[in-house]
Amino acid sequence: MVALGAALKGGGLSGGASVALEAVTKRYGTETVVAGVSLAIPAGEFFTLLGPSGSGKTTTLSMLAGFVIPDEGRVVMGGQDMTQVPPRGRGLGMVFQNYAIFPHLNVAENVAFPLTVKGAPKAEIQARVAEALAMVKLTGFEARYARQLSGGQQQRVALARAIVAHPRIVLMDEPLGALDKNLRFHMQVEIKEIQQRLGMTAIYVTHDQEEALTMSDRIAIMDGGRIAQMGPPREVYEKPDSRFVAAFLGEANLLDVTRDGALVRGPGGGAIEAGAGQGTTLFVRPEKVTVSAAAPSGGPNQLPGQVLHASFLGNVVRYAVDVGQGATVLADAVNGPGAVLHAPGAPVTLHWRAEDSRLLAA
Ligand SMILES: Nc1ncnc2c1ncn2[C@@H]1O[C@H](COP(=O)(O)OP(=O)(O)OP(=O)(O)O)[C@@H](O)[C@H]1O
Repeated sequence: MVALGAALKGGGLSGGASVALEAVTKRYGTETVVAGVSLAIPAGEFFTLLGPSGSGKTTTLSMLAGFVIPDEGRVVMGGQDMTQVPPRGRGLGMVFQNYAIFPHLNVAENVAFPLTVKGAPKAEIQARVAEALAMVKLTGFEARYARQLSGGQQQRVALARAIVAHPRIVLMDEPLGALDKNLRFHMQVEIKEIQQRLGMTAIYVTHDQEEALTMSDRIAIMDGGRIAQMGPPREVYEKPDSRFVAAFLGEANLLDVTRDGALVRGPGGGAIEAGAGQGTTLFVRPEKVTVSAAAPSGGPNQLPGQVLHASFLGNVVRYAVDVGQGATVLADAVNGPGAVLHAPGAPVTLHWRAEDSRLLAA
């Protein structure tokens, strides 16, 4: 029996490596599916590519993996040009949906696979497999086969296989796609914990905005093969630069406003003071809008309206308020102590702070 410390010597907890894409483009026929994408991910960051179906997330990740070679641009890892290096030479951990665990190998053999193909010593393989299975909480499942595991357990085996060799970079494409909500949440926490413990750089693909917001240090929102916006979760959620990003990340009120010199006016003609930006679309999140039964006091950012619907969501009541001129504003009120319910038809006044809103151009 070799001590774990000795067996892991050399690999150890290796930390992450930086990753960069430099003006990377990929075309299929006449279609450009990734259009001049550049990004720089520091070592140890949890970075997420988020976007609708067909926006180019998987193609971007595949170029990082080496499954797809870009037509233009460079892929750089740990400062080295990897653009032409085949997947195996990149030393990455990967969890791809179509890269399922092998049915003819048991759990231990599946997890051992990346080390076996490298010809690692048996003692090291045993120690590392035990360690990886402990991390995904599957100790005791070594002899089982895929058919004897739940979907969540299979995905944890795939995760253990991705981290067993302590890669500096791990790529994950919708790794929790097949799971139900509870298990998904549990696995999100687990993946993040393992990533932090090993210090790996993680690049994660999802189309689930909540998942991206909870797990990531930074998010790149993709649209039509380009990065629409990139930044920490809170920044992209609260300070979207475009209608697309505002609407893609959760609920957003996007109101047409008019500009009259320095003065901006909302649907009812009321004065608007927006936090930042230029343009004629006012952005404000429903949870930043308060609903009151009092009449407008004449200050800015107040819109009189009439409740259309009040949807009881348990912890929150979501109001849809008709503010005239065909415009509806959503407002989320926390169902806290003494919360008052405004019934459909009730006249209300909506209000928000200037710093919680933005003017968007497109
Ligand atoms: N091998 C291929 N040949 C031709 N077109 C492709 C190929 N792979 C991807 N595409 C096209 O490239 C575009 C981007 O696909 P990609 O899989 O990168 O998107 P995605 O954002 O990951 O979408 P999803 O969330 O649905 O997986 C799509 O229009 C897709 O049809």
